[in-house]
Amino acid sequence: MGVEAEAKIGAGFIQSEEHRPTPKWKRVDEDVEIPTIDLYKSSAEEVEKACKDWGFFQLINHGIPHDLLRGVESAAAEFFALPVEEKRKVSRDALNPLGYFDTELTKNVRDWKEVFDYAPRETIQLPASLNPHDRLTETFTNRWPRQLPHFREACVAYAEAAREVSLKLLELIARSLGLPDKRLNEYFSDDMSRVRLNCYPECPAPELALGVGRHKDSGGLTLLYQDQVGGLQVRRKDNGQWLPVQPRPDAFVVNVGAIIQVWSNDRYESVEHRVVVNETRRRMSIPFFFNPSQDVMVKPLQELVSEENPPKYREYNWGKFYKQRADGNFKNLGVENLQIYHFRI
Ligand SMILES: O=C(O)CCC(=O)C(=O)O
Ligand SMILES: [Fe+2]
Repeated sequence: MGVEAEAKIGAGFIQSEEHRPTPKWKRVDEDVEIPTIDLYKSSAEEVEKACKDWGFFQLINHGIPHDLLRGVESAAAEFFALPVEEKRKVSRDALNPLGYFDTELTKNVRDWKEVFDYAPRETIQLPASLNPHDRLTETFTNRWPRQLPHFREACVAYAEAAREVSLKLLELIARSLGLPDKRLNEYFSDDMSRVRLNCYPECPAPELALGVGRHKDSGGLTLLYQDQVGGLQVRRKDNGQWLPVQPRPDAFVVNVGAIIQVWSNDRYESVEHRVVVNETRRRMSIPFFFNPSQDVMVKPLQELVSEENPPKYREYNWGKFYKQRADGNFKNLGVENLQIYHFRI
């Protein structure tokens, strides 16, 4: 890589050639879109098809008021507009994973973004260690910027609403797998969900960097609210191409996380996605990561395995998995992050 590009954005952000958003990945399929699901009108069959074919869909008619969504969006915009020294007062650190952060790594390359993470209900519990026999947990508390009086309220309202929608959606997904509606709810009784405010600043070299490098979400479900700028790209299951997701006002982009992949024994897959950035407009997105309770042992559901379709994964503990991932995103450990395929039988 030339000295010039490095000078523009810094070496740590530069993607290896094969992962750059080069014209090789340019959109050719103008009329293809990820499917749309109506939370109250779509059938279990439509949900099944969307999850199987894409792992991604736009969720409409979710019932969250427009003003609530606008509220969290403007709160996020105010936060990211603060001077960096103010934002750093609520920085996440090696001990507490909640708060502001602008040095995240995906596959050990820096993402062109700033984030603010918070827990929907003020605290999050994580295992104290990675030792499988250690049952001790640690509790982490949100950090809120003092100078924005409405920020916290807007964030909490968004989290509550997104959580309600996620629970409803979980029922639809259970039904689409042929399970009783409430079959999966028990795993979320003390859910360790998390919300992330993402800000992708304008980038002077958008052909070399990514807002978020290619990855799969490791939790249960992700519900993402985004502004109208665009940048999210989804890996198509049919031809491996990157498909840009067209922003739709007030819709959520939903994707199936790795836990649903394991529960369903690969009937549904957690699909790869990434975020491209641009030179002229900063983008914001607000994913709600709907994650089970930290003590949940994840394995293919008994009802979905059989002699002909034996379990494809060994059981793992969700809290420990999450903790190990969080440690890897924080510092460059020089190795690949923990992934569900490490538990493949
Ligand atoms: O900003 C986006 O559109 C996607 C963000 C994302 O994939 C993530 O934070 O896991
Ligand atoms: Fe993601």
